Amino acid sequence: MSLELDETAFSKSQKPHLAVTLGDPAGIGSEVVLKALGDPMVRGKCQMTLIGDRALFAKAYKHLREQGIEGLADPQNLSILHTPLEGSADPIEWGRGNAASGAASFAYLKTAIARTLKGEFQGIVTAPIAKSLWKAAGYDYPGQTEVLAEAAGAKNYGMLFVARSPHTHWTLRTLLATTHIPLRDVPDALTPQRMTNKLKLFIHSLRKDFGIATPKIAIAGLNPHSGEAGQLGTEEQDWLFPWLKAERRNHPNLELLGLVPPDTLWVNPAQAWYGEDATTTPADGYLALYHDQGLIPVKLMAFDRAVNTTIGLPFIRTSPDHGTAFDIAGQGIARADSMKAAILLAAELSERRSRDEITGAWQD
Ligand SMILES: NC(=O)C1=CN([C@@H]2O[C@H](COP(=O)(O)OP(=O)(O)OC[C@H]3O[C@@H](n4cnc5c(N)ncnc54)[C@H](O)[C@@H]3O)[C@@H](O)[C@H]2O)C=CC1
Ligand SMILES: NCC(=O)COP(=O)(O)O
Repeated sequence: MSLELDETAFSKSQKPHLAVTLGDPAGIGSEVVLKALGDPMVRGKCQMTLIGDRALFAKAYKHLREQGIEGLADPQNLSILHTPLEGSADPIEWGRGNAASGAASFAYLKTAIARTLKGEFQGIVTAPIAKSLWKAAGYDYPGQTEVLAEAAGAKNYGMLFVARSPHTHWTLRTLLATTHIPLRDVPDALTPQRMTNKLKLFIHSLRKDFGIATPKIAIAGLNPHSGEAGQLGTEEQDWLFPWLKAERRNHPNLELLGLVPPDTLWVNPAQAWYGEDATTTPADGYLALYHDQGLIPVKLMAFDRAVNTTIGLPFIRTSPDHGTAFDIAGQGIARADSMKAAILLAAELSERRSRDEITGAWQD
């Protein structure tokens, strides 16, 4: 059921202002940003300020135009918050990320966050960075999500992937209970407290960001067949099933499915995605227990259009689902659909949040 919005309280002419970061300058960030902003429909939804080195955007534009790529936004006509590359002895070349490109991508993100916290932007759309190059530059974070959460003082935050099916317009929403940690550390990182925090965050986001008052959420098991009564792993029997039972008592009006065996969890959403007959209605949200459990199905169905959203922040943050793609950087063949979807989702979520703040419907 969708929440009612007071349309009169929010002027449709108030377009959200978003910061769009360049990401790692050796990657495909500049290409997907210039391609996305070349789409008048995307430009029409929000105001945007690019955060990066002006010369790098200009270089990317010239290089792509020389290859005959049409439909790019011309950086001369864009608002750019020039964030120069400082003290870089190494020149930055497409496809050859290094410590300098890592440091630059970190600086773009920090600038975007500082300006957003001051109220200049309602949200941030980030082009991809390379985590290993942040480390090479001396910044030890698992990803952009953690930097955003730390700077914003967010304690309960999460990595949510959102993708709308081009076949049926159904929306797949997948929250990861754990993210960038080694697979061997996953069982220890999963605790009842972490699961409760993620579930609470998911319910809040489904209600407030997506207008679903009584969401149905499906939760994956950890082991094959969700443990097969303890024969294939004991976490389900030991604490995951008791945890879920307690959560059902805490949320008696919500449908919490699970623990669904991880191999079959994705059959129903795939049917909804491709418009095939299904025996049950799909869930509004899927809670996956670790990175690849959630992202392999998301990327199989929606690599060209899924959006990575950080929920639990005081502002909106979205990003395309792909990485820096150093292997194709500078070749003009990067698809910008996921970046477009990230900008459109950020605009949609920002508008909803502004409207709800005015009407008092948004509460953290
Ligand atoms: N949001 C972010 O900042 C993310 C950053 N990464 C970072 O990206 C780096 C590379 O990671 P990979 O695992 O190789 O993933 P990747 O997404 O960069 O590349 C995987 C494959 O998909 C292709 N690809 C990616 N984006 C594409 C696009 N827009 N159009 C056409 N083809 C595309 C690449 O050419 C490559 O073959 C890593 O350092 C990782 O940390 C990865 C995922 C997200
Ligand atoms: N696999 C998703 C990903 O790498 C996104 O990381 P982040 O930089 O958005 O934290």
